[in-house]
Amino acid sequence: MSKHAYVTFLAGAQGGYVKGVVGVVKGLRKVKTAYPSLVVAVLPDVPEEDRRLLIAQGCVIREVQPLYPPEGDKKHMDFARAYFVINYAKLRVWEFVEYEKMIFIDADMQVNENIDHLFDLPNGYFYSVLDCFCDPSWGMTPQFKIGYCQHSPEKVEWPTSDLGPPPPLYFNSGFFVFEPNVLTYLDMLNTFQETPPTCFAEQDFLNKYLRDKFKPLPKEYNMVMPMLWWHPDKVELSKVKVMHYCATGSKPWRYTGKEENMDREDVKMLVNKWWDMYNDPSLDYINYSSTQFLTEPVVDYPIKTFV
Ligand SMILES: O=c1ccn([C@@H]2O[C@H](COP(=O)(O)OP(=O)(O)O)[C@@H](O)[C@H]2O)c(=O)[nH]1
Ligand SMILES: OC[C@H]1O[C@H](O[C@@H]2[C@@H](O)[C@H](O)[C@@H](O)[C@H](O)[C@@H]2O)[C@H](O)[C@@H](O)[C@H]1O
Ligand SMILES: [Mn+2]
Repeated sequence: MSKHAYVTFLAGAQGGYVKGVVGVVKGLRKVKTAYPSLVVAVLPDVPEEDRRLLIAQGCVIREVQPLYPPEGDKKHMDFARAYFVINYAKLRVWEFVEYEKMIFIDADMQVNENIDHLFDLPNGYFYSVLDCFCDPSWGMTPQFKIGYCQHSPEKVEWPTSDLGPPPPLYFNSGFFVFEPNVLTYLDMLNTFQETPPTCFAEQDFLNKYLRDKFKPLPKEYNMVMPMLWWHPDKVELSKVKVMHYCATGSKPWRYTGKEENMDREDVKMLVNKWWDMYNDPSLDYINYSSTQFLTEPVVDYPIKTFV
């Protein structure tokens, strides 16, 4: 078994994110990754038919348990988006210690280029891409209120006299390179149990917990969609290696075009691009595996374990 793998996270059925996972695994095949067996950390509420679909698409299913924050101060339960609370379960990926290094990727991302070289980065660090503070989901933060973003720090200078030192670099936790490790995992969970929830859930937690280990990756490895309109001067779509459909209304499988910015031509193009890959039968596991002359037998999925 390979010591490297890509991993994503899947919860529930309502959001349609299983389609996102299929999009990710097909994207990985399209760019001819050496690690096409996408590990999917699924919560117990993911229905069996979705698990079967993912296995048929060449994914490896790993069930994980939900992770809830200590109740803490009730007012902190105001997440930037209500469903963010389930994202704390992402921390469970640190328990996948049969892999030495993994690349975590949200289900709402599309891989455009082979990024396997990230597995060769030096060990001992955590690699991720800087987030953008301009989206209204940041509305409750001082950064948003004064219009400060780490992608264009020259535009609005941080008022040190009023707010103290500028905030430390902050990554988006939709994409990261990490090393699963039992000791880190246990320590992380202990710290987590003592940490009141905050608006960006596991992303805030990881930013704090991994501050000393964090090394920024170029933004092309996780192009958060709101960058297109908040920092147009910084975006070159042809160079984007991994696109993150995180703007409100932009998840391709439930796109309606109605929300703010969703009628933009670049957004429509990106949504179509995602659908082209999703609908491409040559990227289905069954076709791909036959072209790769895989000799391993296809083992039937043990349904019983999930009933
Ligand atoms: O109902 C849900 C919500 C989230 N997710 C997973 O959690 C990730 C983080 O949520 P999302 O991408 O919607 O957050 P955003 O990046 O839009 O803030 C998703 O990509 C999925 O992998 C899921 O499977 N089901
Ligand atoms: O649970 C916290 C979540 O936080 C992140 O949310 C994003 C997103 O909501 C954008 O719309 C904002 O513009 C962006 O700045 C913000 O960070 C991750 O993408 C997601 O994977 C998850 O970790
Ligand atoms: Mn996402």
